[in-house]
Amino acid sequence: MYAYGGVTIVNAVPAWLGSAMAIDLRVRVYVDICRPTEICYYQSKLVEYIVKYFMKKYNIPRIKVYISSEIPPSSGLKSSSAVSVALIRCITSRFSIYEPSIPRLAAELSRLAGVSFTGALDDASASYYGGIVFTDNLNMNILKVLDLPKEYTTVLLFHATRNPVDVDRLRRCAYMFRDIFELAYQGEIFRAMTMNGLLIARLLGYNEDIPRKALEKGALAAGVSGNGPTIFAITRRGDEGPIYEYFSLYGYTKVVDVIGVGMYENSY
Ligand SMILES: Nc1ncnc2c1ncn2[C@@H]1O[C@H](COP(=O)(O)OP(=O)(O)O)[C@@H](O)[C@H]1O
Ligand SMILES: O=C(O)C1=C[C@@H](OP(=O)(O)O)[C@@H](O)[C@H](O)C1
Repeated sequence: MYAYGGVTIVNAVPAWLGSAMAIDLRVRVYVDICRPTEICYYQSKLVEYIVKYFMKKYNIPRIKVYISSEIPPSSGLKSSSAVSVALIRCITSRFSIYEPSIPRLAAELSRLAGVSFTGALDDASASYYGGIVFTDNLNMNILKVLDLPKEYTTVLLFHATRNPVDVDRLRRCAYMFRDIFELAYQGEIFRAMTMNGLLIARLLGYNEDIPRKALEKGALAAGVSGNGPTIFAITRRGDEGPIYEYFSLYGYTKVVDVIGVGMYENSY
């Protein structure tokens, strides 16, 4: 089963209101039943937590999990949400378990496993539905899912390791992130994305000059995704050249398509 990574429109850590956009970085998960004598290990505590949840609640047998991921972990590109969503989809389909909301369950288990601050329902929903999503992570509510025009693409700069996340510092600025969320919700996606991305860069200590310069070079939006460190820019498809060249001065750079609503459902 596939799930997708994403970039951030509004980081949910400060105000619990989040928005994310799915991109074509894939996590593929496959599960199989462990033979009685076989030792099955789990790739991370997130994976172990999810498997044990299903063993306890639905009495499924011990399973081994195969993961192939294009999303670097702890990069701000939603690796944990994509792993959770793909794994839950895989287990529920393999063992015919009815789960009313895979993104909500993914978010709850990610929070309980200690890999996210709010559960990151925004990221899990983008990973599951594709497109652009808006969520209230405090009340575990998916507010809106929008399709997005295929004319846009993302340019990603993988350039650093993650700085410590000062949650208190972010939460003291909740009022600004609420305004940015409102802006995005009204449809000003790229402006909100940039305001969020530059503010997060400032608050978490990442380079602000790189996304600013990308904007000068014609990016429609730019900033830090999630809690960093990945810097991203949005351009029209075909216009990514100057940003790609500029980002390449600082590290490994990749152009990745955006994912529309429904594309997830068609892919296996
Ligand atoms: N390929 C993978 N296999 C297993 N677990 C993974 C994988 N990628 C990510 N994870 C889990 O997700 C965690 C990273 O989550 P997080 O810090 O939220 O990063 P991101 O910003 O990419 O979502 C890892 O510590 C691990 O528990
Ligand atoms: O831990 C969390 O609750 C969140 C982490 C951030 O994403 P990353 O995990 O990609 O940094 C953020 O963008 C998201 O809205 C909520």
